[in-house]
Amino acid sequence: MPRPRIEVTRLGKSYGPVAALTDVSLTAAPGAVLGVLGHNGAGKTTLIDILATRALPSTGTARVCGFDVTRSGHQVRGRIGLTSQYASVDEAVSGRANLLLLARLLGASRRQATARAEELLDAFGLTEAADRAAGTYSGGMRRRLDLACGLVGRPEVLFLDEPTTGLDPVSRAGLWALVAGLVSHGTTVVLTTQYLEEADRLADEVVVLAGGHVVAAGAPATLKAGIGSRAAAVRMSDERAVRHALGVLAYAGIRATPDPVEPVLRVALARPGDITAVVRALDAAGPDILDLTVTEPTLDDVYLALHHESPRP
Ligand SMILES: Nc1ncnc2c1ncn2[C@@H]1O[C@H](COP(=O)(O)OP(=O)(O)OP(=O)(O)O)[C@@H](O)[C@H]1O
Repeated sequence: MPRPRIEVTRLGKSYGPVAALTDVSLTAAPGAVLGVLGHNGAGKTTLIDILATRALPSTGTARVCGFDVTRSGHQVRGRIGLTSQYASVDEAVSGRANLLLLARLLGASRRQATARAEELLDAFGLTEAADRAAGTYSGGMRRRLDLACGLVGRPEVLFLDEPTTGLDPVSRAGLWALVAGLVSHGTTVVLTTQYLEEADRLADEVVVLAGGHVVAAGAPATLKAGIGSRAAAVRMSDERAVRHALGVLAYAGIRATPDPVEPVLRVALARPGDITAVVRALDAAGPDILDLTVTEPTLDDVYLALHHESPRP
C-alpha cells in the first residue's frame, strides 16, 4: 500500500488558553479526497494551516508527502498547493499574469511558465478572459483562477478551503468536475466545506471536528449507515387521513411517526421487505395517500445527529 500523503498523529494546537485542536489523528492516501467538516471555530483552518506549514503544532506530529511539517517545512511547501477564499490572487493584473508570476516564483523558466499558464487557462476555461484583470472576473471565474493558481506547481496535495462558497450550482458542479479530474491524476485533496453535499459527493473520507476534537471519521457511506436506515415518507391528504393511516399501520405492527407540521408519516425501513409491508398496509388506508418517497440518510443527518450530541461552541 502506498504511504499516505498526509499522516497526522495526536496533533494539538493551543493559542494561549484556547485549544484550537486536541488529539487529532487522520490520514489521506494518494489520490484521495479528505473532507474536513465542522462549525465555525471547530478547528478546520488551524488544521489546514499546520499542514500547509503556516502554523506550528503545539503537540503531536503531522507529515505531508512523508515530510514533517515542523522540521521540513521547505520540502512540504514544494509539494502542496493552497487555495482559499483569501487566496493571493492579484486583482489588478490579468489571470494570465497571475499564473505567469506564480510559475516564475516557483522557479520555472520564462518558457516553462508560459506553457504552464496556457495549459491551466485552457483547463479551467479561462483562455478568453486571460488578459482581463482578475478583479473583473465573476465569482465562478475567480474560484477557477484560485484553483489554477494552487495548481501551478503541480502539487501532490491540494488544500481547498471552502472552494465553492458563494458559487451558483452550475459553477459549483464545474468545480467538482475539476477536482474529480485532479484526483484521477493522483492529487490528494483536502477540502473544507460547509456544504455537506459537496463532502458527500467528493470525499472518500471525512473527519468531523467539533471544539478541536475529531468527533466522527470515516467514509460518507459508513457514517450515513451508522446513523440509521432509509425511511419512507408518506404524504396524506390531511390530518384525518394521517390518523387513519397511523391506525392501519399500527394494526399491521408497523411503527410510523407523524410529521409535526405537514400531513406526512415517516416509517423507518430497516429491512429489505419493509417497504412492501408499508405499501400493502397503506393500500388498505384508501385513496388519501398522495405520495410516497423513500429517503436515504444524508451527511446532513449525520452532522445534525453529531451536533445534537456535542453542543455548538
Ligand atoms: N491566531 C489565533 N489566536 C487565537 N485564537 C485562535 C487563532 N486562530 C484560531 N483561534 C481559535 O481557535 C479555534 C479554532 O479556529 P479555526 O479558525 O481553526 O476554526 P474553523 O473551524 O476554521 O472556523 P471557521 O469555519 O470560522 O473558519 C477558535 O476558537 C479560534 O477562535
